[in-house]
Amino acid sequence: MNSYATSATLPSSVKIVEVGPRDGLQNEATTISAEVKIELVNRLSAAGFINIESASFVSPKWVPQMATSTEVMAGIERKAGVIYSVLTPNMKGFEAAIAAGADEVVIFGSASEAFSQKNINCSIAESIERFREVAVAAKANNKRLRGSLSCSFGCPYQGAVSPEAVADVVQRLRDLGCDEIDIADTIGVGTARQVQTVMQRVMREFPVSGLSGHFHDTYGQALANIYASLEVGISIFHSSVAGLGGCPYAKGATGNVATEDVLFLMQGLGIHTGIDLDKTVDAGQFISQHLGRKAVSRAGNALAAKRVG
Ligand SMILES: CC(C)(COP(=O)([O-])OP(=O)([O-])OC[C@H]1O[C@@H](n2cnc3c(N)ncnc32)[C@H](O)[C@@H]1OP(=O)([O-])[O-])[C@@H](O)C(=O)NCCC(=O)NCCSC(=O)C[C@@](C)(O)CC(=O)[O-]
Repeated sequence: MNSYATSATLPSSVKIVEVGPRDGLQNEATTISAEVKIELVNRLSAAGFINIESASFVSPKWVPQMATSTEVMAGIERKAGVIYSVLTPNMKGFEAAIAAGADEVVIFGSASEAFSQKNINCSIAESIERFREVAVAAKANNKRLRGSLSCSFGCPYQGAVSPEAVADVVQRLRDLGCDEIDIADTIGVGTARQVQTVMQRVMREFPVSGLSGHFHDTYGQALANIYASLEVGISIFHSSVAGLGGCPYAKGATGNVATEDVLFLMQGLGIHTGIDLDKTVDAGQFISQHLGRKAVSRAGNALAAKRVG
């Protein structure tokens, strides 16, 4: 029997985690000033996002664009109720995150051994040991802890990744005490039925309410994958304003799904996000102007064009 859910009840509301200032900008070749990053984060909080991935405390030699993370975190206007998240691969990153006043730290692992080596220079098992210290410190400092799991639907170096491999690392992240776990399609190769299979497998290891879908749009499947995830009960999604993004260690992968497109989808489905689409379009146009190119958001560009008349 076909297990694809065609008439599922969709969640009535979702949380959209805006990852543009971090995942979106980390791969940009042109250096973006801290001031521009700060204004982007402030525009996003003004648009109603309650969780913004704002910076990354990684080695500046590995990801130069994130070298201004301390300045960015110091410069943003903190809006009450907003969770400002940052990436922390190890204790050095964690200490910088605490000093910068991050609300949530993100440990980021991989379901693929090959990608783990390329991205964070260690095996999956070694990464879990590094994260253990960060997890303990996060709890001791009353910080939220999120786990991000790259290559959950395919790897640029080893190809296929099995749902069991994803579930295995989800269990390990759960055991570290993660509050949320992102199931990430780093290179955007997942398709709807596969997404449902993986999500349904990992739900056996972690509460569905804490699982998120982090989809890149390389093959144009991200919105379909979000819909497929909604059908199996996922209610947290990551996206980047203007479709910014790409991973420095996943060549050819394009940006995250565009936030404006996700909001347009949710609006059409009658699913509450609490986010102002017009202000998000403005934020997308703002950062695209600074990058000197058109936003990679169909809905964002259509809505911006409509205003011009
Ligand atoms: C993990 C490391 C640090 C290991 O890097 P390493 O070279 O193995 O580590 P090391 O401990 O030997 O340190 C080497 C140097 O880095 C410094 N260092 C060490 N740690 C830090 C730190 N936290 N902050 C600043 N500096 C640091 C350290 O002090 C030393 O400096 P040196 O003595 O040579 O001058 C490195 O591999 C790294 O930074 N990688 C960056 C990975 C990254 O940011 N990738 C992109 C984000 S993941 C992603 O985008 C996927 C995601 C999350 O969006 C989901 C998806 O879509 O898949």
